[in-house]
Amino acid sequence: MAGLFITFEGPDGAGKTTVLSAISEQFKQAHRNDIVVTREPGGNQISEAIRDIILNPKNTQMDVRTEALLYAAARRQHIQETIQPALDAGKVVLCDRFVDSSVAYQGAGREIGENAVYEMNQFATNGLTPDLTIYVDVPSEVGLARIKAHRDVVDRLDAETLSFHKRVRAAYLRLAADHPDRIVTVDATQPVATVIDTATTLIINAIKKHQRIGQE
Ligand SMILES: Nc1ncnc2c1ncn2[C@@H]1O[C@H](COP(=O)(O)OP(=O)(O)OP(=O)(O)O)[C@@H](O)[C@H]1O
Ligand SMILES: Cc1cn([C@H]2C[C@H](O)[C@@H](COP(=O)(O)O)O2)c(=O)[nH]c1=O
Repeated sequence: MAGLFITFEGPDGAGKTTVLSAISEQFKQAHRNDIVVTREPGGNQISEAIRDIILNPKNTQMDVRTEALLYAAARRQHIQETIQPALDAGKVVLCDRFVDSSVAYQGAGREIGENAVYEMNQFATNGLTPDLTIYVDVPSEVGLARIKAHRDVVDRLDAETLSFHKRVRAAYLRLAADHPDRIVTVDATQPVATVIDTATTLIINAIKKHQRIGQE
C-alpha cells in the first residue's frame, strides 16, 4: 500500500515545530518506525544548505523570485531524496510545511501571485499533493509575539513586516476555505497541549482511514 502524506502549515510562531516534535516523540515511544517526520525547507543535506541561504538575515539583496525558486528547488530535492521514497515504502510522512507555504509566503506575502507560485511549484512536485494538511492558525500579532519572546535568532522571514505576515495568514485562510477536503484548521491560540491532542487525533484518524481504504 502506498504511504500517507500529511503536511503541517501555519504562520510563523503558530507552534508547528512544537506540536510536531511532541507528536514525533509520542510515535517514537510507541516504536512507530513507519512514521517519518521532516521539514521544509530542509530534510536533507542539499535542502538544508538551501535553507541556510534563504533564511540568512544577511541576504537582504535576495530577489523575491529567486527566493521562490530556491524554496521550490529545496522542495524538489526533498521529494526525491526523502518524501517519495518513504511514501513508496508505505510510510506515513509528516512534513513541516510544503507548497501551501510557498503560495502563502511568496505568492501572497511577497506579492508574486498565488497562482503563479502554485504553477511554478507543479514543476518541482510533479503534482505530489498532501493527503491531509493540518493548518495551525494564529493571528499574526500573536505568532510574532511568541517568536520575539522565545527565539534568540530571528530569521529573514520572521523579521518581515506585520503587513507581510497578515497577507500570509489571509492567504492560508483562503487556501483552507478553497480546499476543505484536504485542509483542516486547528486554532493555535488554544493551550499547546490541546493543539497537540487535536493534531494527534487528526493524524491517527487519517492513518486508520488510509488503512481501511487499503484493505477494501
Ligand atoms: N499553543 C501555544 N500557546 C502558547 N505558546 C505556544 C503555543 N504553541 C507554541 N508556542 C510557543 O511559541 C513559540 C513558537 O513556536 P514554534 O517554534 O513551535 O512555532 P512555529 O510554528 O514552528 O514557528 P516557525 O514557523 O516560525 O518556525 C515557541 O516558544 C513555543 O513554545
Ligand atoms: C517551505 C517554505 C517556508 N517559508 C518560510 C516560512 C518560515 O518563515 C521559514 C521556514 O522556517 P520554519 O521556522 O522552519 O517554519 O520559511 C516560505 O516562505 N516559503 C516556503 O515554501
